[in-house]
Amino acid sequence: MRLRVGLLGGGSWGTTVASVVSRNAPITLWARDAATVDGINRLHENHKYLPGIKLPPALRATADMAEAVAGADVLVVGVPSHSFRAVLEEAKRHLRPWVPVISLTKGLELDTEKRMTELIEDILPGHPVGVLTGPNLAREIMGGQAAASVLSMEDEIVVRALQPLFHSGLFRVYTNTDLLGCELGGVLKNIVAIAVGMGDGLGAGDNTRAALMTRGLAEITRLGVAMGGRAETFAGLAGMGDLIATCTSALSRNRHVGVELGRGRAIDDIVADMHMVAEGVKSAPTVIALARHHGIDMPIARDVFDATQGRRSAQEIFRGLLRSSVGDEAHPG
Ligand SMILES: NC(=O)C1=CN([C@@H]2O[C@H](COP(=O)(O)OP(=O)(O)OC[C@H]3O[C@@H](n4cnc5c(N)ncnc54)[C@H](O)[C@@H]3O)[C@@H](O)[C@H]2O)C=CC1
Ligand SMILES: O=C(CO)COP(=O)(O)O
Repeated sequence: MRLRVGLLGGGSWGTTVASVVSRNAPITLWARDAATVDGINRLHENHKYLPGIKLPPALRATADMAEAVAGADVLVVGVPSHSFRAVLEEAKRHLRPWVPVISLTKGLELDTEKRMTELIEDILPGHPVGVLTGPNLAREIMGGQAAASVLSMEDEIVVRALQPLFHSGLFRVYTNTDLLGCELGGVLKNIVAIAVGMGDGLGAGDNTRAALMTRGLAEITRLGVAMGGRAETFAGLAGMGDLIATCTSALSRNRHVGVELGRGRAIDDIVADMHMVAEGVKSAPTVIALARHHGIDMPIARDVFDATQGRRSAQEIFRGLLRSSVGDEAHPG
């Protein structure tokens, strides 16, 4: 029996994952914007989020959530973190029992500090939960360039059963049962990408970028392990892999925010000029709160928090970095 997939979210990543899945299974993509739905169905293009890219003709979109959800054997959710709860609450009215729910979203809920799979568990108890995450810039994947990703669920049998829905020759999907680690890797690398962008915007060198990425990964791993993730996950695709892609790609929205901060622009202006989401801006306060609860020192995240709150300029932060004390690489503090 072929599994039917419903995917919620017609942005760049939701549309990309729907295109990938459409090669393997019947899929219905829900987008709230009627013009986006019409463009996908009639012209096979998502003009707003992936302009100039042809989508597979098999990909069907709808503006009616019931149509995407009621017949789904697997539900995939790719709306930004600030909309995730509301969209799930609506999906709940149509979803059949026990359908697995996979998150594509690399953010945290601001008020509750929860991961997206924790929201799924709250709102849809009993449904198996998972994430698809890794170094996956949407435009490159739509351009047919090879990429690897991770499908993570705690149940090894379920994750293996769902892997073929997402895997293809050019989109290589590994499995991992460290759900918390994989999910946090995707959230936390956004913060480091903002820091790296700030350095790039200020004209810092390649050595500086390498130092920030390496120390950033150390921070990510410290918090992730304290929260219950496995250290090796943060050295894999969902950790280091995604960190490298996001910190070095001109396509990254989080890095873009950092670059503009480095050039001296105000955070509100940068965000107002973007029509896409940069999750790291929203998650920075939550990451700082999580670090505090777990007693983890995260100096890079603190700097990004200050910059994204408009408390200190990128220039002040970089001057401060050079003055801060350094200790044992493996045992900070
Ligand atoms: N674009 C990329 O390359 C990748 C993005 N991601 C993650 O995927 C998530 C979504 O990102 P993108 O698709 O890139 O964002 P985007 O900014 O391209 O699109 C966001 C989409 O969500 C929709 N949306 C927002 N609020 C909504 C609501 N209340 N109801 C219905 N739809 C709503 C918007 O209309 C838009 O279609 C983010 O958490 C991001 O970190 C993950 C991997 C790659
Ligand atoms: O998560 C991503 C790549 O894996 C996309 O990064 P941005 O959200 O910074 O564009």
